[in-house]
Amino acid sequence: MAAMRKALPRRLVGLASLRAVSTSSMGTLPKRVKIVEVGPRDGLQNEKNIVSTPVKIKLIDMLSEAGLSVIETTSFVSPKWVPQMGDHTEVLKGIQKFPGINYPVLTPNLKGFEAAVAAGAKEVVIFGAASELFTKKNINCSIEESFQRFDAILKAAQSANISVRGYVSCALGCPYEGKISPAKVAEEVPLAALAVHCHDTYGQALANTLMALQMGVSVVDSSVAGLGGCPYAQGASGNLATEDLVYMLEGLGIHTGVNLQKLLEAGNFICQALNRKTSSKVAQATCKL
Ligand SMILES: CC(C)(COP(=O)([O-])OP(=O)([O-])OC[C@H]1O[C@@H](n2cnc3c(N)ncnc32)[C@H](O)[C@@H]1OP(=O)([O-])[O-])[C@@H](O)C(=O)NCCC(=O)NCCSC(=O)C[C@@](C)(O)CC(=O)[O-]
Repeated sequence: MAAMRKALPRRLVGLASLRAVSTSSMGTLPKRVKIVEVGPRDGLQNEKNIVSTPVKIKLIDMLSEAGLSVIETTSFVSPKWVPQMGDHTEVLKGIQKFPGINYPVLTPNLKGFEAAVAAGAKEVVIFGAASELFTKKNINCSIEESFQRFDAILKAAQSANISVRGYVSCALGCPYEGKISPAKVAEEVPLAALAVHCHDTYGQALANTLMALQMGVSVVDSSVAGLGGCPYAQGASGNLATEDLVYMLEGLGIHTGVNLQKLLEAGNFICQALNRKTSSKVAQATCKL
């Protein structure tokens, strides 16, 4: 799965298949990687118990303190579909807005976009998929209908000077449809505009992320403590843990700007609040020391 920034093409069809990138670029790693922290949204949307608003706000503030430059904060989706994100306005208004940090929020339609902007959002996220079945289960429409919704958001965002990020879920495979043909995922977006977003269902998230970096991607989504999963993606487990990503990148000499110790503290805080074990191997290892 992957994402792209500043998604302004008329139709959301522009995700380059990682498989299609020339192998001649493999082995070259970027000097800097931008991490998009998705735990407060992708992580907490999937928790069985509703997490309290003050806990969400404290988590996001701790992540800001840790030096993450993009923190996906919440979703302006229907609370009937995802009750865990029902406090979106309170969360977005309640967090400390650190200078230089972006706090994007998910918006599935114009209603969500308008509510997000009214709550102070400066960046929104549209989320489509390369799979008809997943699109139907996740946002209750066809891919074609989703383009119409995104068009409306893109036009409104452009006139309000709001940045837009776009997801194309299931770009490399779908939990319902299985394989997705690369031809279905058109290649209209330059590599520099792409990000990679891996869940760790098969324990391959870090390996797949490293491969994407070798192919020229330099923006990576991850989730503190490996929280996550999509309520409408059967069997999807948590995202790649941000702690593990930072540890690997810094070990490779790639700058992230993230303070690992503070990040571990944020992961510890949310795991205690949720009464669950961290999925981050680095957090598990440092706990034993
Ligand atoms: C898109 C809809 C709303 C369509 O849902 P629908 O039921 O077809 O919508 P509707 O237009 O018929 O409206 C139904 C009700 O929802 C309300 N409504 C309508 N829109 C909104 C809104 N924005 N905010 C608040 N309320 C809204 C609307 O007002 C109405 O209220 P009622 O009249 O019944 O009281 C719904 O399917 C939805 O909210 N889906 C979101 C699902 C979701 O959040 N999934 C998780 C995020 S995606 C993900 O995790 C994958 C990702 C991004 O991480 C990448 C990856 O890993 O692949």
